Amino acid sequence: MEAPCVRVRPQSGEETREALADAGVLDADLDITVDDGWLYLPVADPDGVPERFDVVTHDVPVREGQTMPADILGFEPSYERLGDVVILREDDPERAREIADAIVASDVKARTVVNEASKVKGVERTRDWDVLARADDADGDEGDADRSCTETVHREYGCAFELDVAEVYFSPRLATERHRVVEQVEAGEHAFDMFAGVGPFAIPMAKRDAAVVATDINPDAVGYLKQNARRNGVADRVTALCGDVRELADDYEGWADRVVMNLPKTASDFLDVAVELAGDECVLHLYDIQHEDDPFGPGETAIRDAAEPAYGVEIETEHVVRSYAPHELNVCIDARLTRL
Ligand SMILES: C[S@@+](CC[C@H](N)C(=O)[O-])C[C@H]1O[C@@H](n2cnc3c(N)ncnc32)[C@H](O)[C@@H]1O
Repeated sequence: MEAPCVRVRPQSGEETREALADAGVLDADLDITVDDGWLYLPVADPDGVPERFDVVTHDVPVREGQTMPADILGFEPSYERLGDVVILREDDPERAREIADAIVASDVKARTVVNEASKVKGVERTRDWDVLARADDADGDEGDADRSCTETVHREYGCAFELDVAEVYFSPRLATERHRVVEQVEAGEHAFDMFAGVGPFAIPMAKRDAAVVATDINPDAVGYLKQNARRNGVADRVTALCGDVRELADDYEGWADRVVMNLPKTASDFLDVAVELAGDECVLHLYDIQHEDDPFGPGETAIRDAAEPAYGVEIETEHVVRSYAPHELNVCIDARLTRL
């Protein structure tokens, strides 16, 4: 099952296990696992993990003796974890209810179980959820009574993101893609995240010592973004602004070495803004949804139309992030603009 884990090289395994045991944060219900040259040590309390360790979400086996939802249901249900909120994507409400009950009755640690009740919608890209189970009801924990049952803290590549799944967009499935972009960031560069959400690009970019400006039109997302910048110790390097990026960008004309444009389907409409932000040399990361027959052509043409002839355009990478719908792909184009 997916769980927060400390990720280290095997040679530091024993020393790390002892440090985590001393801190009282190891998850005794899950087994330590090795994958692709890394050791994953599951932790029950990610907030208590000493700062020097990287906390990531990873698939780890359950220790024998634990009851899992599949043991109760007789089939393996599909679910995702966002912090301690468990997400189902079931069309059939009865099946969703059955799975939620099994999750609550199992040894999976879940505060809330929700089922998708709409597609992402509106300019803020949020969705409706049916809340099927909440631990606060069962344990009468008054400390949590004021907190929305859909609010949680999710961990990704050593950063912690507080968010409310009902108020903001966040997809844990994009973790690897975000990490791919973040790894390109160099200390001291100026990075502008146009559609920042709660900060899953902006905050790790700031952790690599970039100066980051992050904008979002959703006030709840910007509230969490500011909080997450503080939580991850990068508030001094993240300027979080709420509003339409088209109106906020004027103050940053010619400022950016890198622009992240993660608003699939409509990001291309903002390429003129990205070019306005670009300095003499600037990398754009343009996310797009296109038909599988020509996934990159329209985005590439749109970038050239917006940037040439003021800039030379070099396409550095084009790749499929994931499939989005039948015959439709979510893609990313990385393009380097050089002022001519
Ligand atoms: C697909 S989400 C991406 C969020 C974040 N980058 C992530 O990976 O989780 C797109 C975000 O763009 C924001 N947005 C939409 N239109 C905007 C605009 N014109 N200016 C600024 N933000 C906008 C939405 O509120 C939403 O949070």
